[in-house]
Amino acid sequence: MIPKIDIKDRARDRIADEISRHCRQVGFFAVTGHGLEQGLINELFAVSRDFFGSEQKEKDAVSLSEFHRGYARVGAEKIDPYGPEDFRETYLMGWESPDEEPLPQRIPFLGPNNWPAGNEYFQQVLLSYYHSVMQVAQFLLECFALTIGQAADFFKNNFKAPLSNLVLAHYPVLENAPRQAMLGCGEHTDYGLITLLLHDGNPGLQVKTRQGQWLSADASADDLIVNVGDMMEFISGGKYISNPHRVEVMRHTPRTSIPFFVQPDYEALIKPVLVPFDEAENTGRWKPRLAGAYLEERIAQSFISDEQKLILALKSVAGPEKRVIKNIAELLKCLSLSQ
Ligand SMILES: O=C(O)CCC(=O)C(=O)O
Ligand SMILES: [Fe+2]
Repeated sequence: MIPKIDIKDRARDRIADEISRHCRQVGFFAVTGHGLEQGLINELFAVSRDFFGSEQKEKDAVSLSEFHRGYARVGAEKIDPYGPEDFRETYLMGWESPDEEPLPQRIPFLGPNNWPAGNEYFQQVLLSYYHSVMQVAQFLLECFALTIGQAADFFKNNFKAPLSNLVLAHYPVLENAPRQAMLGCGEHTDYGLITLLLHDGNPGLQVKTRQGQWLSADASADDLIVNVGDMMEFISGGKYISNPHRVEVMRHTPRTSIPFFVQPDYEALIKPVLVPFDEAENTGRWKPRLAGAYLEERIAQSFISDEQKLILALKSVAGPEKRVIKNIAELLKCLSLSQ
């Protein structure tokens, strides 16, 4: 079980104390009293069920767009680039610029959502939840800001055209899967600041501790599961942990979860505000980076082909064999392009 934090009608600094205490050990906690309307949550699960229950060709009609929005089939993603394909299907949407305010320049990931045709209600429910959960996220970010010695509005300016995503994730049943080989979602850390996850109450989410043990992250379906992502770990100088986590493959009952990945503007500069423990690491590991560029790198890794992975691995080898390896890499590239 993960720790629980009640946020209903409580002062930010009290909540901040609890976050600070828990997230040093395990960067996962359950939030009660989040104030999200139960009716809206029920509708969100209902439209997800309908969407994933629709014909494969209807879902494929909204396959991931150039803006990385839309549907990904079972097996399309390997969230752990070196693990098996994830046994889940997903639908992803994000922030849209209001019509009257076009984006000044082309920014990766920002563009129109990829909505299923003729389903206004699906859009309405997802947009309405996106805006509600964003409010809860902003409140939690205010608490997090206090815990790292910053003003409550520390993160606020970096949410003008945010890369935050809402994902519907459906884990179908796979009765006879070889136990080790398959996962609903492979081992990974989340890329952003924090993640706020709704789930239907079916267990499966597991969290890896600093000591390398796997804990079950079960929480009541009424609670939001919140976890620290890589950007928050980085900003906190490693004070908070972005735990690796994974989801088991479903053997009896399908599972639906709805994560909201809180990710700032493309141009947000991610840099540690707390001095990392090991000063020596200040040079490499703690070098500031742009949020958007970091996301591009991580997302590309989860969707690259085996050939591309091999090319990257070969290219990373140094030494006298490098020339031969370079030729092999080029050859592999040609082969993968000609397929
Ligand atoms: O489905 C879940 O419970 C977690 C999914 C997850 O970790 C992710 O999509 O990043
Ligand atoms: Fe995750």
